Amino acid sequence: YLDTRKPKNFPPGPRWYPIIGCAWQLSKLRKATGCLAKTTGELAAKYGPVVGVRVGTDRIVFAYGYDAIHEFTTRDEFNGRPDGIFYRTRTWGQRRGVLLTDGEFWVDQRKFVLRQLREFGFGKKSMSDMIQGEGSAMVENIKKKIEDTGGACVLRMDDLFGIHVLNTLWTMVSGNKCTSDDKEIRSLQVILTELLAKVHMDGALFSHYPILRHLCPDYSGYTMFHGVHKRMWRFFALEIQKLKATYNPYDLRGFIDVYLKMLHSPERKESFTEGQLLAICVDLFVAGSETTTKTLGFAFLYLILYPDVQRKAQEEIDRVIGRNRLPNLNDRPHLQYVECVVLESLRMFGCRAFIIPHRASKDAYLSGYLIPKDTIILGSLQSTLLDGGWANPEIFDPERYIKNGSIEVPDRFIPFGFGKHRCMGETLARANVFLIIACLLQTFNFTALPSEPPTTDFIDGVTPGPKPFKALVTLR
Ligand code: HEM
Repeated sequence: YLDTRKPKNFPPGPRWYPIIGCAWQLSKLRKATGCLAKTTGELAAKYGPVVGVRVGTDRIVFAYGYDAIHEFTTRDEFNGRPDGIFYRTRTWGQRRGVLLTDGEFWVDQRKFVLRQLREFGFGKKSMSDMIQGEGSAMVENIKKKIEDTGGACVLRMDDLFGIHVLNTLWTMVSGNKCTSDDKEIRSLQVILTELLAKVHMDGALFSHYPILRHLCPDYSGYTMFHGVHKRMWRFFALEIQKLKATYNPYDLRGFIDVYLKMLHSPERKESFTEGQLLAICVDLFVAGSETTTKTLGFAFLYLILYPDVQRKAQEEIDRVIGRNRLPNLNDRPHLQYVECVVLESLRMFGCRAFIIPHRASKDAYLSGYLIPKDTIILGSLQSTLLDGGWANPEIFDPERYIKNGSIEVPDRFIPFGFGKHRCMGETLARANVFLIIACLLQTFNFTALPSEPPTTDFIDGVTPGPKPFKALVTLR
């Protein structure tokens, strides 16, 4: 704690004070800028694309810009994931799951999960049908509300997508839908949203100062973090038990069944355990539901703020599909403009977010600076999705991707990261965002309420989201 000496050739950054490190300067900047993404932008403007800080016990390096992010996400010596109280509290004190593990354990588990998710839907017709089913359920629900209220209804848009996104994820994982009256999963979603707004990609107070979880568990964030995770373990453990009770090796319903089969297989590696299965379920829930839901939240926020974009997307849907059938994933290549709305929505979510923390697994050099073993590395996506060469980056402009009649995505468009830790749910996420936007725009107009115009201000956190906002929804 008292060692304030920077390692020689560590990246430049604010001064390190005893015990707190740079916490004071970072918190001041955060207050001034309002979020962690802009804070890293300010630091990069002052110190360069690789900035080194210390907060309590953690040495953290912020990578800003395509070159630095490309370098750390593609080199094996930076492909570790952080370890410590914060990360282990997620999985009952051990290192489990696929989101925040590394080494051979992670390689085996990642390979298995990706293969099986592909088997249970990714890129298949079943995935299109499943998401279309959710889109259709949303359309019917909203139509009913409009009917009940006599021609128009007001909806909380940031709240609209959660259960439907979760259903698509959970159907692949378990073979079952969460029913809309399943109170526990709904309340888990609510507390997860709260938690992800309270912690940040650089951790929480108790991760920088682990002793605080004993001294002031509430204030340091430990009680809430641990409590939410305990509820998630309980929920998913119960679901796994239910599936175990009806398990049939000749009729595998989803990812959990396949994993259970592997647990009985003679080829089972030591890292495959029931605890690990539980941790994977928690990881997929945490990584998959909030990210997609909030991307959809930003999509509709900007579609309301840019009515011309909304109208153009609707005209394309009318031209290509008409109004007599719902869109499906085969329509994607023909709905070029809607696909670009998806890209812009991913950019608007991503530019406020970070790549999941990496860790140097040994001493190594990044952009010429020494990154000692166990330093945490954070990549700010603001640096590639907002800064770094976009024309009018604050404007929601789907047409920026259309060049000579086809879609061209620049290299710096990396909302799913890249390298070996690249997002495992990209296919599902893109499909969800595309089909839900297409289904809703086919049937409804979304406009701002003059009394409560939405703003592009957002709630910062691990997965940034739009502030609560409403829309007036009418039938087209
Ligand atoms: C719009 C939605 C999504 C966005 C923007 C997104 C973005 C990302 C990013 C930036 C990473 C970090 C890559 C790195 O650390 O280098 C990541 C990792 C990950 N994502 Fe996603 N994600 C989304 C949806 C999903 C979904 C639906 C799932 C689950 C099916 C998922 C599962 C994961 C997992 C398990 C990892 C960790 C991969 C690893 O470390 O090997 N994500 N995602």
